[in-house]
Amino acid sequence: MVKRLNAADLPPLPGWTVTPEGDAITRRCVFTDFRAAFGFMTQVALLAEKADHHPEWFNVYNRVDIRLTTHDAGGLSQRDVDMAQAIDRLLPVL
Ligand SMILES: C[C@H](O)[C@H](O)[C@H]1CNC2=NC(N)=NC(=O)C2=N1
Repeated sequence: MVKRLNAADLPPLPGWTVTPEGDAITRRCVFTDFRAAFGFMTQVALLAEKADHHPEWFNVYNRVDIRLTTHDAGGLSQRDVDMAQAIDRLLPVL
C-alpha cells in the first residue's frame, strides 16, 4: 500500500488544482495543435511506464486534461507529486 498524502501536505504545484474531494490533482494543458498535444502525451506515456504510475487523461484536438491520483493509496501520494513535476518539465515555457 502506498502512503496517502493529505492535500494540505502537498508542495506548491503551480498550474495544478486539487479536486474538491482532495483525492486527485488536475491540470489542463493546451498546445498549438493535435500533433503537439499527442507528442506530449507520448512523452508522458513513456514516463508513466517508467514510473509505473499512469495518468487519467482526456484529449480533444490540442487540449489534454490530466488527472493524477494513486489508486493503490485511494488518493494522493508522492507519486502524483513526482509525476506532476515531471509533466511540468515537458511543458513548453510560456
Ligand atoms: C500493479 C501496478 O504496479 C499498479 O497497478 C500501478 C500501475 N499504475 C498506477 N497508476 C496510478 N495512477 N495509480 C496506481 O496506483 C497505479 N498502480
